[in-house]
Amino acid sequence: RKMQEAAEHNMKMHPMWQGPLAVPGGDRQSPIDIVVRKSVFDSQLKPLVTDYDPQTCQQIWNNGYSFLVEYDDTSDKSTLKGGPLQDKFRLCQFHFHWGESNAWGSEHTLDRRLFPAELHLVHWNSDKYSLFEEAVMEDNGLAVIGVFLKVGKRHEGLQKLVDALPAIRHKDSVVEFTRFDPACLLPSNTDDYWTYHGSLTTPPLTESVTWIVMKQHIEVSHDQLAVFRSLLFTSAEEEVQKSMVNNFRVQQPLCGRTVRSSFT
Ligand SMILES: CC#CCNS(=O)(=O)c1cc(S(N)(=O)=O)ccc1C(=O)O
Ligand SMILES: [Zn+2]
Repeated sequence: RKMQEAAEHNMKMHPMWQGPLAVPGGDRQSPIDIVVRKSVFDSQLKPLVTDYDPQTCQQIWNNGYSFLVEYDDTSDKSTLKGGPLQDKFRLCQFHFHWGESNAWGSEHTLDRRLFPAELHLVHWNSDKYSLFEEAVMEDNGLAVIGVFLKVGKRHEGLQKLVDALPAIRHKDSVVEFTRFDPACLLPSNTDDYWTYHGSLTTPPLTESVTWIVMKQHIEVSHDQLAVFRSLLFTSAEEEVQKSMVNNFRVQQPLCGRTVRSSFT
């Protein structure tokens, strides 16, 4: 009930979350609940091939919904291919979604199970398009890897990112952030995943995403997640400061889509 109230509160409070509950006529919206026993094994699905160059990491900023770590995507230096994908995709940013408590926060769910947070690595199809802005409008334009976070042992690789967050507490703050290898945030097993065709979970909610949701989660410590919650939705000038928490969209109807699995 508390999660529902938190999500409803967000609908009211933040323009972003007041965005359409579902895009009118949208029949492939995200996130969704992944009903594990209804996912269909597809032996044609290949292992993911990520090739990330930490030198392409540029900055970290608070965009008023989440914090984004942005990469130089002007050449094919940090790429994703394989898995369900026919083309090569360029990493442009990664970000997270989380709750005010460890009881909820993820966007996707597994058999309705909520996780405290979810990582999204956003890539665009550089074989077919020359800019992110073009790709984001096309149905094979984007590929987003989703990784569930659980609270447990401290994630050593994440700490460099956590240490940068106090500098971007307020909306629209940005700091230089370099030499961060996003591969350190992937689980050890990236061969097992679910994949389905969906959308961005934030405006413009365009139905251009091939979602690749990892079966294996990563662990972060309670204290690391608490620093996420110290961020603010609001800019420094605003008199009322609002904690950046519960920045997730509620699950959307499957509308007959099939979720495929790369594993049995
Ligand atoms: C035009 C346009 C756009 C959306 N940008 S994004 O794809 O990087 C993105 C994607 C997602 S998600 N949750 O769909 O991966 C969330 C947030 C963002 C963002 O810019 O803030
Ligand atoms: Zn996201």
